[in-house]
Amino acid sequence: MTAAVRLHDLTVAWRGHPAVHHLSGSFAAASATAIVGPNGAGKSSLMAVLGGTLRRYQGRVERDPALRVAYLPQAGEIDRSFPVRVQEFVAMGLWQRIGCFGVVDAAMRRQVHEALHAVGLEGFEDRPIGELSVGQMQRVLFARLVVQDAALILLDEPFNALDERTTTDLLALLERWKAEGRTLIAVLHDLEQVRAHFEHTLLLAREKVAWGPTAQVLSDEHLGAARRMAEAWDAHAPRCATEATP
Ligand SMILES: Nc1ncnc2c1ncn2[C@@H]1O[C@H](COP(=O)(O)OP(=O)(O)OP(=O)(O)O)[C@@H](O)[C@H]1O
Repeated sequence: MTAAVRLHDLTVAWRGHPAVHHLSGSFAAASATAIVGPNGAGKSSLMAVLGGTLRRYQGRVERDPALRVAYLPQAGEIDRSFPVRVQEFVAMGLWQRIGCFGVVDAAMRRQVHEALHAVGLEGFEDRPIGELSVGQMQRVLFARLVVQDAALILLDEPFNALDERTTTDLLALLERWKAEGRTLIAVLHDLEQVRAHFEHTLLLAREKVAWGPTAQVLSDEHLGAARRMAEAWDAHAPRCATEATP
């Protein structure tokens, strides 16, 4: 297996308490991995490390520095209050090509238009993002991922609070990315979605419970172990030398 990202003894700690503890393993290239686990299991902390927004950790994250990465954090972390229209927001995914003069040429505008078409939002180009529904905004965020054209795509709870139609449409896009050979890593809570769309799963409960083929990882035994670890950890979590700062 070729690895897109390898973790070597990764520990992320907040106020001395580990959120991710001594995690080692590999995310296979050109494959889809789901990260699942109870609330507070460290899933978002791990994603922030993979996405490069959380840089204080112990251990090593190994990946090709040239690998283009796109990271979609949880919806709650995205500020929608600034006055920007949908097409400008999606064009931000092109920032590496736009450069410091901020020039969006005709080819880029076409790319933005095609991305909005791919997520079912044609005609929304001039709408301010602050006026969109939660589902429309998530489609816009996926359109921005489309134009980013990344080899590694990180999604933190991408289908949270979305209706079935929106989820189905965005899952179709995810399938397209898989067919294009991109590496996907997504935090999910819906185990049926995981079984249907992700061949690999990392089950996390601060520590790794299991990591491998989805059908093997999502056994009753492993899910029970993750629940028990989650119930036990707060009172007994050992202090850890590393402190995370975003
Ligand atoms: N910015 C922060 N400051 C302090 N502690 C944090 C911060 N972010 C996360 N934590 C702590 O780290 C632990 C793991 O949180 P994290 O958000 O990574 O878990 P999660 O598995 O994504 O949870 P959920 O499913 O609820 O989103 C929790 O105990 C949380 O309180």
